[in-house]
Amino acid sequence: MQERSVDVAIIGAGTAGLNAMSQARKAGKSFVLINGGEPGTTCARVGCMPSKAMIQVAEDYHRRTHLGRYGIDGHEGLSLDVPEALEHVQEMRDTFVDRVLGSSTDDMPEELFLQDYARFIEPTLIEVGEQRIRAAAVVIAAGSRPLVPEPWQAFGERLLTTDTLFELEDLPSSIAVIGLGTIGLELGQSLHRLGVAVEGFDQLETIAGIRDPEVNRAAIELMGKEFALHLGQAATIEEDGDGLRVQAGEHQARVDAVLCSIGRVPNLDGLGLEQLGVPLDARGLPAFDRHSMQVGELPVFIAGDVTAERPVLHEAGDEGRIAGFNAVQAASGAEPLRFQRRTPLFINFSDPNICAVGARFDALDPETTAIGEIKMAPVGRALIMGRNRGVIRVYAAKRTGRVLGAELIAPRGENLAHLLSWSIQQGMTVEQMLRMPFYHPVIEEALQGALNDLNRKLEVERDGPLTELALLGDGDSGASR
Ligand SMILES: Cc1cc2nc3c(=O)[nH]c(=O)nc-3n(C[C@H](O)[C@H](O)[C@H](O)COP(=O)(O)OP(=O)(O)OC[C@H]3O[C@@H](n4cnc5c(N)ncnc54)[C@H](O)[C@@H]3O)c2cc1C
Ligand SMILES: NC(=O)c1ccc[n+]([C@@H]2O[C@H](COP(=O)([O-])OP(=O)(O)OC[C@H]3O[C@@H](n4cnc5c(N)ncnc54)[C@H](O)[C@@H]3O)[C@@H](O)[C@H]2O)c1
Repeated sequence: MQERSVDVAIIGAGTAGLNAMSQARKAGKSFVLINGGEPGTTCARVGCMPSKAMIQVAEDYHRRTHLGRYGIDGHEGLSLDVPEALEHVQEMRDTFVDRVLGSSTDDMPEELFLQDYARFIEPTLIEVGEQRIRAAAVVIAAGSRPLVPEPWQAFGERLLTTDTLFELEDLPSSIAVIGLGTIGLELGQSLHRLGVAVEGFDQLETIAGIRDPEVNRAAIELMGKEFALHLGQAATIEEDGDGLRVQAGEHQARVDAVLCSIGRVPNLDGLGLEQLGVPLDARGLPAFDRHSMQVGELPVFIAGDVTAERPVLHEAGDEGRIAGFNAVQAASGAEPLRFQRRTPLFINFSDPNICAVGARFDALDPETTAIGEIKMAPVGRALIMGRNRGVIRVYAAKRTGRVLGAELIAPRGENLAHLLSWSIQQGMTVEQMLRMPFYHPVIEEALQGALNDLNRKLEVERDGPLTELALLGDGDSGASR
């Protein structure tokens, strides 16, 4: 068997792996990129981008249901050509995949880009097809895939996942969405808005991974107005003629197809991680340092969805950069460096958006935490937009006023969540946030309302007579303010 040596071997050409590769390339190290499965990244091929393209079409079409209120005639006559809409989603996806490939692997020589599955023989020896790669350092960035219980695989094409949904030329008339986490909620709502009869199922009493009970209540109420949600019972599937019968507790539904969105499994099997010689947890994952991405003391680094820690794109990118940088360090005989991580930020692109930022509700100490809240109903701009639904909840340390986290369901929540995460990462207090400019009338005034409510509940020493405005200091001309 042929064996060759490189400085860095990267397993997986997704977002994490490509970012790791950039680090090796920048440092002038020799490397190989190894990718089993389709290249083009999960995000562009079957993840973020096609799902957001589908959500956009669904949201635009759904908007017709509001138009009558403004006296816009003819909205009842609007119709959707589903095959054409799906073709558009596929075209968008192809554009994003081409962009990724064009800027990464398209022009890579065959000896640098190996298109096959990799397997560890030793911590620094990898087998790929008929060859072995001896690497001074290795990055594992093998991603994840949809979880489908084995018995459900027998349902064939009627059992859809995000790997197959965006390939369809037409949509089924009815569908059961099993699993109402991020994927199930985003796509369940979109499919409903595209005209499919949708029933949603989750074994939990929460949806979209929400932890704050008030936000969960609002989300269930809002989403439940669009399609039926059956919560609190695991769903099972049986054959029913040409269709499928889904059962959860007492409820049964006969549907043409099922979207299985019950989570994703890290691609750990087949990697031969037992050859690393370090303990593996129940999932088969070795312990690693989330600031250096190093596995134990080995010259092996791990990044992206394969860790299942923060399975979102910008974190996969960061982890790939850290792992790649430290693989270069290890290959140069230097110690790995530890990097700060960003404030956690999760956005579910359902309408309204559901977002979580910073510390989660279930990790808060009720004794020392204050919670500010605003319901979207009276918020001026939201009312004008016809989207005054939802609730924002912001958490802060009672005695210091430092903002800790937030959870919300709100229109343009994606933007509010960014403001919050940037402020939390800056270590800002409620008062400091309230001293930032808020224009009128904007959705950000809802956040201002939640912060005002929170401010009233704090036990902090007040810095000046006006919450919203700091006093001018000695020698401060105020010219820049
Ligand atoms: C439907 C959906 C929607 C999403 N929407 C969003 C969103 O809106 N925003 C967001 O931030 N995130 C979103 N995500 C999550 C985001 O797509 C992922 O966090 C990100 O793509 C993970 O990148 P990665 O590099 O870890 O994995 P991947 O891109 O999956 O790359 C891993 C690669 O490794 C390969 N591989 C596996 N095993 C081996 C092996 N043994 N040898 C060699 N190669 C191997 C795989 O084939 C794959 O090509 C979404 C995900 C899905 C599924
Ligand atoms: N907007 C985004 O950032 C975005 C969008 C899509 C996906 N993603 C990423 O993809 C990952 C995977 O998403 P996901 O939605 O597949 O997983 P998830 O873990 O978020 O949700 C899975 C849900 O399925 C439920 N479930 C499991 N088995 C069940 C059964 N038999 N019957 C009923 N319910 C069952 C679980 O209770 C859970 O609520 C997410 O963690 C997320 O990071 C992100």
